[in-house]
Amino acid sequence: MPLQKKRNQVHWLTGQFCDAGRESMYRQSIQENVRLEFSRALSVATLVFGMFAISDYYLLGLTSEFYLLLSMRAVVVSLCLLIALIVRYGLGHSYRPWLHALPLWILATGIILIIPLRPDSLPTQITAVVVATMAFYLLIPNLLTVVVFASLYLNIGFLVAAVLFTEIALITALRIVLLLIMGIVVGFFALLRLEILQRKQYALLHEERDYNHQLHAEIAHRKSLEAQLRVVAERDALTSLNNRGHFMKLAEELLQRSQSEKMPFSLFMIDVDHFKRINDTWGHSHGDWVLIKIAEACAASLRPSDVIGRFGGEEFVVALPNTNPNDAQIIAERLKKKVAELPLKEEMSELSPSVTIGVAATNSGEVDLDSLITRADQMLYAGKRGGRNQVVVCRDAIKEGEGGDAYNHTQ
Ligand SMILES: Nc1nc2c(ncn2[C@@H]2O[C@H](COP(=O)(O)OP(=O)(O)OP(=O)(O)O)[C@@H](O)[C@H]2O)c(=O)[nH]1
Repeated sequence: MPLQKKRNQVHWLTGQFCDAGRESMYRQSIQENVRLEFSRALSVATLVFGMFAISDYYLLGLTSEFYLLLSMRAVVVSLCLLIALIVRYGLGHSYRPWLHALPLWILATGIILIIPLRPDSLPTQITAVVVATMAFYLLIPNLLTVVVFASLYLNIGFLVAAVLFTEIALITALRIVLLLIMGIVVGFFALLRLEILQRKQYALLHEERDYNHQLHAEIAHRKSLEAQLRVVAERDALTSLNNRGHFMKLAEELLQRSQSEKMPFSLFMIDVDHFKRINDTWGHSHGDWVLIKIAEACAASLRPSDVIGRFGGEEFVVALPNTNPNDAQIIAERLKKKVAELPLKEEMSELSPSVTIGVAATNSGEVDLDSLITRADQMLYAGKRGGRNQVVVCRDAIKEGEGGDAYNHTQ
């Protein structure tokens, strides 16, 4: 049997979960209701018991038997109402079965005591015992064991009192026994069925809740997988910058927006100078570290609206929307300076890292991204040929912005 099913199994005779942990969880979940319903049912039953003092008065008048009965009823009513109040307001969060059992035993004792005090009321008392038994079972919820013992005490005690204090024939006694058994059996099975049904409903609710939890966990897991996949698909594994494919997608969108808004747009191609030497001198892991640091420095000196990506090897690319060639040149200079000032590892103290940056820009003309990249690349290689560690801005862009030479070199 699967574990879940075993945990939700209900005992056919007690109406409780076979699993003690499950039963205790269930009891905790209904505790507040049980307290409320129990104290209500007890208060009503007690008041009904007290009201029978009126019938005592009509039958006995103001006799000593009446006063005795009245005192007994008063004691039973006061005790039961007090316990009803304690159950309702004074139990804290703990469940005490004896406190629920006590008033039932007090009420039962009160009913039993009527027989020696008013033996002539036997026929009425038989009905009262059957009604009280049914009320115990039907009005006191979720306390089957407590009710079983209290009802047995009431019925057996009543029978003993009837035999001792009234002169009933054997056959009458037998009829009374059958009637009492009927009351107990009907009440017991009604409450048993109710308890089993309530627990099955509780188990179903929990199964559904567990299933929902699993579903939520599954959704969260899938979402995190999706996010991981997106990172793998969009990010460069070494530098965490956008990879080439994702950069192209983002830059294309930015370029189109700039063109539709008639705003300038600039693009950098950045290449680390003599990077092969770094690898050859300090090894590839140090080379990787330098690449990461350069990527971080570049990303940190850009605006949030700019997009940077790793184009390949030791080459980076930046798209700068709403940026004219003059501003692009200033930004590129700043970036180059940042790289030159990079704090390095102790063993790399002789290294002075530098980058060459090729800049291409368009003011609002219909230029596609590939040709902008080609132009920026040409500027980059012009810079490399010109001695590296410099910014080279495409002449056309300068012309659009402010006019100038074929290339605008800065070192
Ligand atoms: N450590 C490391 N090295 C890389 C990575 N990608 C490319 N490289 C190396 O970068 C070097 C690039 O060398 P070159 O293309 O000759 O360029 P360079 O040495 O930087 O010289 P210039 O660009 O002309 O200044 C090659 O040795 C590549 O192996 C990487 O992810 N990590």
